[in-house]
Amino acid sequence: MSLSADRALPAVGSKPAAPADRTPVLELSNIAKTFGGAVALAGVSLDVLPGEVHGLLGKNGSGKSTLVKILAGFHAPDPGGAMMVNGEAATLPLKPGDFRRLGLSFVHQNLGLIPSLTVLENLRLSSLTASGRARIDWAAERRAAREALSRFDLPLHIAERVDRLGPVDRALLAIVRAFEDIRTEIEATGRPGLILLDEPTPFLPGAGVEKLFALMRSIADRGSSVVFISHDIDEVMAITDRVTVLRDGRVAGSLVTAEASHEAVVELIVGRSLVRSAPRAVAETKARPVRVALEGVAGRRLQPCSIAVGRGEILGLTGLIGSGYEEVAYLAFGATRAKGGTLALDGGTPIPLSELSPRRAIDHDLALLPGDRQAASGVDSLSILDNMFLPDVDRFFRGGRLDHAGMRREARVLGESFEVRPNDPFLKLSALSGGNAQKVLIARWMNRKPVLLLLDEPTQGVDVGTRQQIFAALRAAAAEGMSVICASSDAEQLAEISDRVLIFAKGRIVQEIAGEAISKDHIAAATYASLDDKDGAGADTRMQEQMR
Ligand SMILES: Nc1ncnc2c1ncn2[C@@H]1O[C@H](COP(=O)(O)OP(=O)(O)OP(=O)(O)O)[C@@H](O)[C@H]1O
Repeated sequence: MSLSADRALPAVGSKPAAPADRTPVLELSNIAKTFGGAVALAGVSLDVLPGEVHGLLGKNGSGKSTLVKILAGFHAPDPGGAMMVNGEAATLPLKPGDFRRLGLSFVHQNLGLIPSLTVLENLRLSSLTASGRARIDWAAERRAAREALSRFDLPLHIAERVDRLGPVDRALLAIVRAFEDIRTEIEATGRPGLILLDEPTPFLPGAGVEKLFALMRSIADRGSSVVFISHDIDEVMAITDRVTVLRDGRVAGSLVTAEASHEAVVELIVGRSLVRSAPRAVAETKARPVRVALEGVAGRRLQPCSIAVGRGEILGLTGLIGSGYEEVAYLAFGATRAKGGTLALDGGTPIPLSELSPRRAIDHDLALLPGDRQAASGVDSLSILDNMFLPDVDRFFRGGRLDHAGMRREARVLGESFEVRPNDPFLKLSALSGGNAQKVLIARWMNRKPVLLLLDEPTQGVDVGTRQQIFAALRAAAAEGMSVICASSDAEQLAEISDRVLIFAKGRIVQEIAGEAISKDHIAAATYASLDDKDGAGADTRMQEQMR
């Protein structure tokens, strides 16, 4: 597992100065935060201009979330820092009443919507709770909610329950609500507001991201500002006016996006340049003996289909959300009950998937890394060590006693080889940044050297440098014979690691791309081509349905 460290970065730096006539919406000076001796932020200074979409980038653990949590009043910073909002000094930590007054609003990764409530209730919740009125004028509330949606041309029905909305509409709703929460203040004072979006885009399909960007641009066009945190460099290059990159709790540099190249931004994030690996040749992928055979596997949306994976092959699965590809890993592991189908390993007796459980799958040397890291994958309240060895703690029993020293040693070695930072086996998983927690969970499964590793969005929330480490580790394990099925909506990721990619539409496999024919553009084009009608009609409508 190695990154190409071709050259050290030149000192990049100084933040582009704000034009003298434009008071920044947000100005941070020397913001620092230490957790029990560990430095998360070492004095960060940055500014955000009115009407600007400002990207905040950085490796896993570089301090982005800590900075957002300080701005959101969740953490108190260390003494010595200062914050100005529209030229006015603000005292940190901010208190609940301060956010609206200052025109600050947040959309966190989980979006903060209440699924069991309607669009109307979610939109108006904070204004209703803030007003303290005894009676609610629902006609006025409905009017206000419709206005809020039509302000940004959002065709949502106000009576729809949020748990019935698709991921794109939920993200759009969360952003409109964030703007709505500060709109009255913006209009009353004439001062711009600021919305901070902490990675709202993972899992959203391409067309959904475009809608989100249109909404962000529309907020900026009204004079307010957006801070956008993302690991997707292409997205950041497409939507932001400037970017600030954090590295090791410091500002590594700020750039005007239009003047910066993709490579320059990557170098600023990682601190060195990255070399991408080339896809393997078709001949290499064709020669593999079949190791894993899924026959007639069927799920909720997935129609009966058969998938064979070669020894040492990395097979990518993709399509639009809802096309069925996202079910395969869970069906093959027995985590979701299959409607039919069998799994055979190394030409052995086929196992009916309807009888497979995760426990049996683990006994057969299968491993699954679910996409929902927080809910389904790791246990936040347990230590790194516990999370690493949860599935196979048995092997550390010696004469009826648990070999704690052996566990500790192995956890350290494993953490080192996956570059978990900080590499302290006794830290709780919750104390790690999102990307570092993901490394722990990938390390856990790869350490078992499974026959088949099933991955769902393995690098979601993982920085550009760590992605390369994970890809390299997967390739090295595949070279030793491990087979991999990787489901992802990220065409770039699939292009980098896959020997073959299967494209799904409406529950079926509609295309296979292999070897040198694999590219990000080819995968993306095939995904969207799958929507085309033979008669050319209805594609747009269905795309909209699938996107929601
Ligand atoms: N509550 C906490 N206790 C101890 N350390 C923490 C805590 N929160 C964050 N840290 C540490 O502070 C550093 C910065 O973490 P932070 O979550 O801000 O990074 P990040 O840039 O948001 O990363 P990611 O992209 O992975 O989400 C990390 O080393 C992390 O382990």
